[in-house]
Parts: sequence; structure tokens; C-alpha cells
Amino acid sequence: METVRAAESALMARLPEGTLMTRAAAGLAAACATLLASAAGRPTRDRPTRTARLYGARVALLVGSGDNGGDALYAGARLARRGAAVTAVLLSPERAHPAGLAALVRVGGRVLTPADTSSVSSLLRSADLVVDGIVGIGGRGGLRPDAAHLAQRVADAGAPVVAVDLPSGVDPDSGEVNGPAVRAALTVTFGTLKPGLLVDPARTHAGEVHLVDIGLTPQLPAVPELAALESADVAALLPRPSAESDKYRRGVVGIAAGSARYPGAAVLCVAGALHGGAGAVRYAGPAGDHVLARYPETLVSSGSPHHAGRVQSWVVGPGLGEEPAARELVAEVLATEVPVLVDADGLRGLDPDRLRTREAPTLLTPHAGEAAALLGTTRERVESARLAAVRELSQRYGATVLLKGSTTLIADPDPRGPVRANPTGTPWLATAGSGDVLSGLAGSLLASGLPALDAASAAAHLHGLAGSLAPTPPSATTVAAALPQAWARVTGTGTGTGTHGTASPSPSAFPLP
Ligand SMILES: NC(=O)C1=CN([C@@H]2O[C@H](COP(=O)(O)OP(=O)(O)OC[C@H]3O[C@@H](n4cnc5c(N)ncnc54)[C@H](O)[C@@H]3O)[C@@H](O)[C@H]2O)[C@@H](O)CC1
Ligand SMILES: Nc1ncnc2c1ncn2[C@@H]1O[C@H](COP(=O)(O)OP(=O)(O)O)[C@@H](O)[C@H]1O
Ligand SMILES: [K+]
Repeated sequence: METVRAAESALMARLPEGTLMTRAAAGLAAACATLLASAAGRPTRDRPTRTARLYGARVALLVGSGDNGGDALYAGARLARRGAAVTAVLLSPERAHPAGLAALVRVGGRVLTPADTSSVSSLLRSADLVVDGIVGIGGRGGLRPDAAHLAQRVADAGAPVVAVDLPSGVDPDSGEVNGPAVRAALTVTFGTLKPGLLVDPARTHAGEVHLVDIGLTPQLPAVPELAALESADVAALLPRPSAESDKYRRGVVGIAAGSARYPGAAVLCVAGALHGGAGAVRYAGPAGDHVLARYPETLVSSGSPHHAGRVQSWVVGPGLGEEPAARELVAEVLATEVPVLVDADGLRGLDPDRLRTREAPTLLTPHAGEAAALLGTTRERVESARLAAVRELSQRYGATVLLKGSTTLIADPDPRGPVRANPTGTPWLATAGSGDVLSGLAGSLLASGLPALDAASAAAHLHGLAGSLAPTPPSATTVAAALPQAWARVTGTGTGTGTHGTASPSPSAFPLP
């Protein structure tokens, strides 16, 4: 968050005092008003009918001792001026933002402290909206006990929460959550999206995220720490055959996957590859009959990858099983001079020094368990610190790494570039074999010439969309079958796509600090 603070300071120095907070509070109040109007209030015992407007709505503000609480107080004053009944709960009454508090009190806002136990309880029970201004980017470590207790009381009461800048208790830089944290329906954040808002577990706490422009963008660094490609960016990356194309020029992807025990992994990996834009898919391995039965367009051979014919990329790993032959196969593929994607069983026992000597790109696609094994740590540690884990893996192995899971992150070994967070997807993708589809797809994009970072980002984007477009509940097979629809969505050639028409010539990263 140092970059945000520096940008804020630079901007504040040029503006009249309080300008940024006024802008932030105005955006926050507007978002609260919209939410109140759409949620139509909560029915309660003493008020059984729903109120569909701001006037008369009951709003509780949770106010910490920093500027995050100041935003909440000023926004509360704006809501009170428009007829809401606003009550602030001050965690440290003597340190609450003085001008914000004065503004609220001036328009009739009420004030409580957590010590007013029964009043706070009935406030939270009857509130139509709770505004969480406990702590923002100034938060360090897990919530302090008094704040944690208040967050728990809010959760118990069940009112919808709007978080100011960040849900209190989540780490703004990493998305880590240590101990209790507020769970919001909506997070209104200022100036720039904080990395924590895009990375689980914090992302789940944030709910929907609304970005308010406070004029910070020109002050932010050109290269953000975290970036997300939008559909238009992905559309610009996807290969399109030209009049002069033939299947070889479009790129051939080789798949070394599957085994007698797991032939399905080969079929699914090929399914992903066939929908990735390469001109042809070669399969090398023992599951050729299964592959051909499902996809007769595949070029199948049963020998080793060396004898499969020329390819522009290899995918190795899905369904190889644990036998030592798997390691030999990975070594053979890594010895080629084309980009290589290593997934699943291929990731076991990878040698970082071997990968570092490769000149062509290597892309690793572990889930959290595989990443933990590669890093010598636990799955829990990886899941609680995804950003750190994906950076560490790409550095240590000198490879591009796509870390799968509830948030998919992609890191390049160059530490100066941003990590990319994939914005698409659904927990329904946690279904056996869907990772095999993803690796085939990404391998296909590598074969068509995309750099590893872009191939991985575009594949994750399409795969996530396909997971949402496939009939519920999706299986790996139906995710693969929905990939053409995902392409259509992204490129704007499908029906009812709305927002994806204009492809920019180069990926414009969504800047994050
Ligand atoms: N600096 C600026 O230009 C702007 C800042 N804004 C707001 O100001 C916030 C940052 O304000 P501050 O720097 O005052 O910091 P915060 O208000 O985010 O947090 C600092 C306060 O929280 C307490 N605190 C820290 N860690 C805690 C923990 N673990 N548990 C409980 N309490 C904890 C500290 O004692 C301190 O009083 C932003 O998140 C945003 O909401 C906005 O008004 C926009 C403009
Ligand atoms: N909770 C989740 N939310 C969204 N996507 C998920 C979640 N869990 C897993 N996924 C996605 O599902 C796919 C599962 O891949 P993987 O773990 O390799 O499974 P398999 O080995 O069975 O193919 C990945 O793309 C991953 O990102
Ligand atoms: K907050």
C-alpha cells in the first residue's frame, strides 16, 4: 500500500485539505444510497414492511480511529441529510475523525460506543445497512480484539455491509485474512483497486467491488503490482487465422498425457487443446485409442514425444500417474526447444535448476497442493498467501506459473512485471479433470505463438468463462464443450455479449498498486 499512500500524498499536496476524503465520502454515500434503494430494506418485527428508499432507512456506521472511519462519518452525514437515520458506533470515541464526527452530529446523527451493549445490539439487528469504517489501508495484522468482536456482532446480526475501501481485517497487499474480518456485500474502494480485493480469501470478504475515482490515477506507478486482463484485452491476444494460414503455421501442440490407468486425462487435455486455436493437436502416449474415439481430428502416436513429429509447444503431465516413467517423459519434453507446459503428475519432483537452463519458455500450472509440494510448504499456507506463493514459485523455478484455485494467479519470472489475477471463473470449476482441459487449452495458445504469461492468462480467462457458460453443474467435458461460446463472448462475436466489442491492440492491464 506504500504506492497508494505515496500517490495520495502527492495528490493531497496539490489540493485543498479534505478534498480527497470529500470525494471518497461522496462516492461511498452514493453507493450506499443505490444499495439501499435496490435492497428495499430489511423487514423487522417492529417494521414488517420493507422500505424501498433512503428516507427513513436505518444506517449503522462502524467507526475506527483513522481516516477510514472519517470516510464513514462523512458519508453517514450525507445519508442523514437525505433522511436516513444514522448511528455511529465509535471504537475509540476520543480518536474518531473530529471533523467527520462533527459533520454527522450537526445533521442529527446519533453516537454510541461498543460499551452501549444493548443499544448496539438493537441497532445492528434493525439496521438496513452497516457501513464498515473500522480500518482501511492503515490496518496492520488481524483486527484488534475490540474490532474483531464488533465484526463478529455484525456478522451475527446479518445486515448487509458496505465496506469502506476494504473489508476491515483483510490485508490490503496480499489478500490474506488473519482472524475475524468483516464480510461485505459491497466494497467501495477509492482511487485504485487494492491487490487484496482481487485475491482470495480477501476477495470473498469484499463481495461486489465498486471503484470510486478520486483523481489518483495519474499519480500511480506505470507498472502495477497486480493486474487483470479484461475481455477486450484477451480478445486482442487470441490467435485468428489469416488468409495465408495453414494448419502448421497456426501452430501444432503436442500432448504427452494420460496413462493406461488414466486415459481420460489425455482425452480432456486434447479437448482443451482442440479449442485453443492451434492448427493441429498431436497426442503421444498410451491413450491414443481413447483420444481418437472421441476426437478423430487428433494426430495420434503411441511412442515417445520425440517420435511424434514437429510441434510448437508441449503439454506434459495430466494423468501420467506416479510411475518413474512420468519423470523421464517430463525430462524428455523439457529437453526440447519449444515452450513446455508442465501440469499435474509432471510437476512432481521438478528440478528448479533444470528449468532454469531452458531457453524456451516453461509454464507450470499447479493447484495449491502441487504448489505446496514444489515450495516445500503446506497447502494451507499457499491458499492463505497466494500472491506470495505464485511469485516465489516463478522466481525459484525460473518459469511462468499459473496457480489454480478460487483465485487463479499468473506470475512471470521477471519480478518487475505485475502478477495477473484471473477475473473469470466459478467454484463449479472445482470438478475432476477441469484442470486437464485448462492445460490443453493453454498449451494450444502457446503453440500459436503467445508468450507464456499471455497464453496462461487467456486460457484461464476462457476456461473460467466456459465454466460459467456450461450448463450447471458443469463437468470437465462440458467445460471443454463450452469453450467456443467463451471465445465468442470474449471476441464479441456471440449473442448478447454486451461489453466485449472493442479489442485493444495490446493488453491494457487494469492498474493496481
Ligand atoms: N489518504 C488519503 O488521501 C485518503 C484516504 N482515505 C481513507 O483513509 C484510509 C486510510 O486512513 P488511515 O491512514 O488513517 O488508516 P486507517 O483508517 O485505515 O487505519 C488506521 C487506524 O486503524 C487502527 N488500526 C490499525 N490496525 C488495526 C487493526 N489491526 N485492528 C483495529 N484497528 C487497527 C489504527 O490504530 C489507526 O487508528 C483509507 O483506507 C481510506 O478509507 C480516503 O479518504 C481517500 C483519501
Ligand atoms: N473454488 C474454486 N473457484 C474457482 N475455480 C476453482 C476453484 N477450485 C478449483 N478451481 C479451478 O478448477 C480447475 C481445477 O483444476 P485441478 O485442480 O487441476 O483439477 P483436476 O486435477 O481434477 O483437473 C482449475 O482451473 C482451478 O482454477
Ligand atoms: K473498512
